Amino acid sequence: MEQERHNATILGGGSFGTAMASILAANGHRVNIWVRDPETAAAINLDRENSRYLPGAELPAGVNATDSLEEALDQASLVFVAIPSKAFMDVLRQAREWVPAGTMVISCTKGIYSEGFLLMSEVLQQEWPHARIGALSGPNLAKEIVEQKFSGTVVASPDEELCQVVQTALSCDYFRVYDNPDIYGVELGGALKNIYAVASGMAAAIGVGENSRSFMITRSLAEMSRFAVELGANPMTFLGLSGVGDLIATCSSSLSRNYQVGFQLGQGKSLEEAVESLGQTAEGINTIKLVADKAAELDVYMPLATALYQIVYHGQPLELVIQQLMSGEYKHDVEFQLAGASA
Ligand SMILES: NC(=O)C1=CN([C@@H]2O[C@H](COP(=O)(O)OP(=O)(O)OC[C@H]3O[C@@H](n4cnc5c(N)ncnc54)[C@H](O)[C@@H]3O)[C@@H](O)[C@H]2O)C=CC1
Ligand SMILES: O=C(CO)COP(=O)(O)O
Repeated sequence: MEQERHNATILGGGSFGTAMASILAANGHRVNIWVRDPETAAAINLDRENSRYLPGAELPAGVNATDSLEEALDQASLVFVAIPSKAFMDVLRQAREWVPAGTMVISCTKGIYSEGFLLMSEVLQQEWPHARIGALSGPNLAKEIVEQKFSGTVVASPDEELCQVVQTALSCDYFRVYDNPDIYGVELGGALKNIYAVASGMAAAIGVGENSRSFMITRSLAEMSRFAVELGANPMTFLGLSGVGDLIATCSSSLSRNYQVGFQLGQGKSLEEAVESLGQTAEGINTIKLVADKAAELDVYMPLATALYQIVYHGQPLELVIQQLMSGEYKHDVEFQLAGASA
């Protein structure tokens, strides 16, 4: 069966928007990528490359960059939003008039909106209630995607048809797309793992061992799931690509910007220095604060996120925090048991 050819729009011309544009165009779809400034749009069209965010990755012919939202969204049947969470709502408001009812819109953003602790699909619901909404998340470091290193991702939505459309549009011989109806759990996994990627980068900077890293990743998963259950997500979702999959990728890779910021903090740089020298989005920095506050409000035990908050925002010494974490009260290894399994 011949694949439907979409007019796909990507809002956001950073690393991830560019990576998505690259796959979609290579799959034969027409792709408009929206960026804020005309110079960047012109440079992408002329050089066939996004030299600031993904230098060296040649963009397929079907990608057109524009700074006009009207042009970007003209005839769009599939819209991907890859705007950092801080600017997400603002861009949706600017673009709203060019998004017809029933358009399929997929958030790729892994962050939390501070007012009301909203995930991006909830911001979409609020701003574009006339759209069909999904989210995409998984172990998807943009640089590896454009290098065509094989990977998988998850499209999440209770809208089964939307999931199928995205699976067909994005899948290729190096990228597999799985579905999950638990949109909230999938998005929460993507947002929360950024916190632990910062912690992992910090731990790497002070030279911890491989045992230590596995220990941290596993306990991170425990507290992510605990928090998610409290917010109504399915803990099983955290066993999938958007949970443990993305957690492993970002906590293990120096390609992760959250890991890079953590590494610099671990080397003794200030938060301002670390964020400035990165020059790209590290959602985890904001998410640490939002989640630490929410965990305190809901009384959810999240020792790692809380410890990181103390280090990053209150200048607590890393060594002291590790000492406190290692001498906390004894806990169970696995908290969730399957119904019917013996305890
Ligand atoms: N880079 C990656 O490997 C992945 C990133 N993501 C997520 O995608 C989202 C976007 O991240 P990246 O593309 O990596 O960021 P980036 O730092 O590479 O680029 C950010 C882009 O957003 C634009 N932008 C920033 N503020 C804006 C505003 N007010 N209005 C319009 N455009 C604005 C910038 O000009 C830039 O094009 C984040 O939530 C991130 O967690 C998800 C999967 C992988
Ligand atoms: O989410 C990502 C990979 O799945 C990208 O992580 P960073 O935002 O830390 O680079």
